[in-house]
Amino acid sequence: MQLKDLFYKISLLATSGSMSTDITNLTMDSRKVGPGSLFVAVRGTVTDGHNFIATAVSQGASAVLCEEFPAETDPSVAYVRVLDSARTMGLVAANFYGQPSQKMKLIGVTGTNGKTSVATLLFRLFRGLGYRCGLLSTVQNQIDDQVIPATHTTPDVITTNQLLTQMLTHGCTHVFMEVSSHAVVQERIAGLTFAGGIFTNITHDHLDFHGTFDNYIRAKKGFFDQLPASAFALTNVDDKRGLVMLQNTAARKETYSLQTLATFKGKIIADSLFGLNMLVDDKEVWFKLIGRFNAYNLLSVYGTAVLLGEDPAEVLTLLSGITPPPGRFEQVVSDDKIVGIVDYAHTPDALQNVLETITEIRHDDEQGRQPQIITVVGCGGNRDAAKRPIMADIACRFSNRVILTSDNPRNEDPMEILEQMQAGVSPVDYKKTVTIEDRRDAIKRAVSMARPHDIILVAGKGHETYQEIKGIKYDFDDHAVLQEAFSERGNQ
Ligand SMILES: CC(=O)N[C@H]1[C@@H](OP(=O)(O)OP(=O)(O)OC[C@H]2O[C@@H](n3ccc(=O)[nH]c3=O)[C@H](O)[C@@H]2O)O[C@H](CO)[C@@H](O)[C@@H]1O[C@H](C)C(=O)N[C@@H](C)C(=O)N[C@H](CCC(=O)O)C(=O)O
Ligand SMILES: Nc1ncnc2c1ncn2[C@@H]1O[C@H](COP(=O)(O)OP(=O)(O)OP(=O)(O)O)[C@@H](O)[C@H]1O
Ligand SMILES: N[C@H](CCC[C@H](N)C(=O)O)C(=O)O
Ligand SMILES: [Mg+2]
Repeated sequence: MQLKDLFYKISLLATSGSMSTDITNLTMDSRKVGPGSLFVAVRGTVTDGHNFIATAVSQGASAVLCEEFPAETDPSVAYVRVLDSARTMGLVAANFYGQPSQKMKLIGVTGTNGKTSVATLLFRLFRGLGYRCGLLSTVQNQIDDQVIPATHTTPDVITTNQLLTQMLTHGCTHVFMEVSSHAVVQERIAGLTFAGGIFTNITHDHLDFHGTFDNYIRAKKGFFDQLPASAFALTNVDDKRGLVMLQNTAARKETYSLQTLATFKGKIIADSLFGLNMLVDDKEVWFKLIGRFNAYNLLSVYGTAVLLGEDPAEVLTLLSGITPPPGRFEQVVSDDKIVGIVDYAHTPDALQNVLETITEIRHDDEQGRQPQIITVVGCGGNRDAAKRPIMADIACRFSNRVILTSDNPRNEDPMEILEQMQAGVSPVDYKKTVTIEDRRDAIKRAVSMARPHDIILVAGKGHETYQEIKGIKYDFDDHAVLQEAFSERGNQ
């Protein structure tokens, strides 16, 4: 494709060299440049892509998109200067790939918690309704049954356009994607045309990246500000910021709620270890998912399907049979009836929700003994440190025993992270906590502490199959380790 066609309807500040140059691929990484490449120089959090323009040119780049021309330009290379190269890259990528997002129904899900759950439930529901579907999520990307590993919650905009093109070729009519706040700020959704946007909730997370809670809210809202008038914006009005999200959107405003008047209204009748019994728009339904937070997820999925023109009764029938996504409130039960729950709760709000749910659904055993709640939890390294003491405190407040352990220490010292968590434990709770750096040992200790009917929550890693320590990802799977510990217990 010629360079000028890539910039169709995009405003430019200046150009140098031929706009008829043929472009065969796009990249923002100088290490992936070759002849025919348009190299996009993006300012990052660690370095500035503009520092790599010369390297890209020496590797054969045919053109460069940047915010500042380099002091020396190569006459055989075309240069294009714009105000914001990250944003422009999104628009260029959409042109390069032929606007795949406009040829399908692309639905974005944003919020602190619930994005993977909602996107995955929508993907499964719409496949059940008979459509070919795509999924872009933290756990994995999917084109119907074909699984493509995911590196981010929201991929970079070039990868997204590539994946959407593959989905289109496969015949996908509906694609569900997570929209992280990082992605909005870094323009990873620029140029995508959404048919709908969903807001789940907003609570404490990622303040390391956004600086303040207001900036974090603004980042999430940025997604709705970008929606076209043809789209719908579906928000959770029970969240304090639910309506804020829709303040400046051009999209059609729709709401869901468990507490107040809304386009889609739900009510929990019963919540147990076996599932949720709810009224959805006055129809009674049983779901296999557990917990109040899943009542919200189900309601947003139901609302989205109805807004996309599906039959409400058929949607509810299919949703009632759907099982949880991997690592979201997944249960493993030992032979002697200890209940293990593996859950991806890695934020204070998620941890509290999951523990509240466990507290609500636990029942005294046959001898009238109240089961203990034993929580194993850690906090990620090179991530928001402010949540560490808060999460330890929440774990203590809702559990009988707490084991503080590691969760992807990355490049930080695991013991320092644990000390920051310990700082949140109030003196009355000291006695119920132990700190065990090694996650496998921590899970095994929890199992050795448990008695039949006790509930062990292993929080934070969910579907993850690794423990990342100093740049190396070691095999680690909470579900498998829990199962291993249960069978060792059975053999004793
Ligand atoms: C903090 C963050 O979001 N970083 C993302 C960002 O990287 P960066 O800003 O550090 O980039 P940089 O290293 O400064 O480089 C700037 C530019 O120079 C280029 N470069 C760099 C070196 C070189 O030799 N040549 C070269 O061209 C880079 O390709 C880049 O374009 O842009 C990269 C390219 O898109 C991302 O891969 C990277 O994600 C990192 C790996 C990451 O861990 N991101 C996490 C925090 C993240 O995005 N998480 C959210 C989910 C959060 C949630 O809701 O839970 C997600 O959507 O996944
Ligand atoms: N609607 C919800 N409200 C609050 N907590 C939720 C909700 N849905 C799920 N959770 C909790 O949050 C955890 C993470 O859920 P999920 O993976 O769906 O969120 P996410 O927004 O995709 O997270 P990430 O930012 O890592 O992509 C779950 O394991 C569960 O504990
Ligand atoms: N999307 C989140 C996932 C955190 C999962 C947790 N296990 C951790 O490693 O901190 C992040 O990258 O911040
Ligand atoms: Mg996710």
